[in-house]
Amino acid sequence: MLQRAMFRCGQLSSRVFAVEFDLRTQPLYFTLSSNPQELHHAHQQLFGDDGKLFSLHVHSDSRIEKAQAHAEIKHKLCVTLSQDCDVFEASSFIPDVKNSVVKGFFIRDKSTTTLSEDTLKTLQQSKSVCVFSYKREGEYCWQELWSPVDQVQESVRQYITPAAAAEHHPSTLNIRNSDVFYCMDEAYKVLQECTDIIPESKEVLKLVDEQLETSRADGFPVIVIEGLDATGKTTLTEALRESLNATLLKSPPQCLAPFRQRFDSEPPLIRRAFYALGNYITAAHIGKESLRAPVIVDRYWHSTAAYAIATAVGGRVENLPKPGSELYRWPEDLLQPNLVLLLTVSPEERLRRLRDRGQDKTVEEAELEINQLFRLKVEEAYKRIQNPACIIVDASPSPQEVLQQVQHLIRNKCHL
Ligand SMILES: Nc1ncnc2c1ncn2[C@@H]1O[C@H](COP(=O)(O)OP(=O)(O)OP(=O)(O)O)[C@@H](O)[C@H]1O
Ligand SMILES: Nc1ccn([C@H]2C[C@H](O)[C@@H](COP(=O)(O)O)O2)c(=O)n1
Repeated sequence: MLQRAMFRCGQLSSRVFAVEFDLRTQPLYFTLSSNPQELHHAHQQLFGDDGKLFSLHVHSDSRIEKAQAHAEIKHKLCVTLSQDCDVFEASSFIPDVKNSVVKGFFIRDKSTTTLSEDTLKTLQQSKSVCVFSYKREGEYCWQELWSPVDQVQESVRQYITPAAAAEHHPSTLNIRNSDVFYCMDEAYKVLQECTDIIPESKEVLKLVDEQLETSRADGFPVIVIEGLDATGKTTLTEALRESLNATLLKSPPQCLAPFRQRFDSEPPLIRRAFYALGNYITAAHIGKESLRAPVIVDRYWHSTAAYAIATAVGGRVENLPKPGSELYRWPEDLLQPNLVLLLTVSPEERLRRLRDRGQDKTVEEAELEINQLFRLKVEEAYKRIQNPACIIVDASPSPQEVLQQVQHLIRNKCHL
C-alpha cells in the first residue's frame, strides 16, 4: 500500500518515468515538478499531439498479484481500445535503484469516443490500479490523478519535466529474481506463492523435492547445445548421442512436459520460475547420468536466462544489461556443464528451416519471426553469459558438416 499511497499523495518527483514511444529509439524520460517547464522537442512528440493522454500503473504488495494484474491489463487494453488509441509500455523508477520499477502503460487516445475512459474507469475500480491523465497548456504539460467526471477527487498537478536518459534501461533494474533466478530457492518461493491460484505449482514443487541433491562427481563430460528455435539442436544432439554413445537430456525435462503449456500462459515472473526449476531437475539427472556416460543437454540455463532477459528488456539491443553485468552470471548452485555450444544460422536460413518443418511454434517463437529486435537481443544475451560462456558454432552447413565441426570441438575441449 505504501507505493499506492505515495502515488496518491503525488510524491512522485524523485521518480523518473520512461515511455517506450518507439522501440527503435531511446524511451522518452521525464520527471515531475511543481514548477512548469517547457517540453523538449522530443517530448512534444508524445505530449504535444492532439488526443487524450493517460498513464496507469499497477501496485500491490503481492508480486504474483502485480504480475497477473499487469498481464490482464495489457490484454484488456489490446482487445478493447480502438485503432485510434496507441498503447505504450511505461514504467516509473528511481534511476539505478534495483527493484524500483513500477510497470504500467501510457495511452494516447485520438478517437472521439469515450472507450478509453470507460476502460480505464473499469480498471481503476481495482485497488491495485492508479490512473493519471495529462493536460497541455501552451508549452507545458502536467500530470494529475485521473478521476472519471462523476467522481470528485482531490488531485495534485505535477508538471512534466524532461529528464536525462537513464544509464541503465529501467527494464534491467528488476530482472534479478523476477525474470532470471540465480538460486533455486528464489524460483521455488515464486511457485510456493502461486499454489492457491495455480494448483499445478504444487505438483512441480513435488517433482523438484523428489530430486535427490546431486553433487557432481568427476564423471564424463557434459555438453550443452543452445540456439534459437530451428537452428538444428535436435538434429545435432541426436547425432551426438549416437556418435559419442552419450545420454541425451533436455531442459525442461520430460517430467515437466504436462505442465509446460500452463506455465507458458502465465506472466514472466511465474513462467521463468518454472523454467528455472526445470534446470535444477535436469541438473539432478545430469549428475546421475554423467557417472555412466557423456551427457548431451538440449537447452539449459543459457536459454532460460537469454530468453528471459530479451523479453524483459524493452526496445533495442543497446538496452540489454551491459556485458560483464552480474545478470549474466551463472547461478552458483546450478551444476555447470563442461562445454556450451551456441548454434547460429542467418535469419533467412532459420526462417527457411522453420517453414520446411511447418510445425506449431510457441507464441514466443512466433514472435521471434516477426520481431527482429527480439531475436537480436536473445542472441546477444546468449553471447554475454559467462562462466561458462558459450562457443559459437556456424550451423549453416549440412548436418554432417555441423556434426564434424562439433565433434572436433568436443575432442579439443573435453578430450572425448
Ligand atoms: N545443418 C542443417 N542444414 C539444413 N537443415 C537442417 C540442419 N539441421 C537441421 N535442419 C533442419 O531444420 C529444421 C529444424 O531443425 P531442428 O528441429 O534440429 O532444430 P531445433 O533447434 O531443435 O528446433 P527447436 O528448438 O524448435 O526444437 C528441421 O527440419 C531439420 O531437419
Ligand atoms: N531451459 C530452457 C528451455 C526453454 N526455455 C524457454 C525459452 C523459450 O520461451 C522456449 C523455447 O523452447 P522450445 O520451444 O525450443 O522448446 O522455452 C527456457 O526458458 N529454458
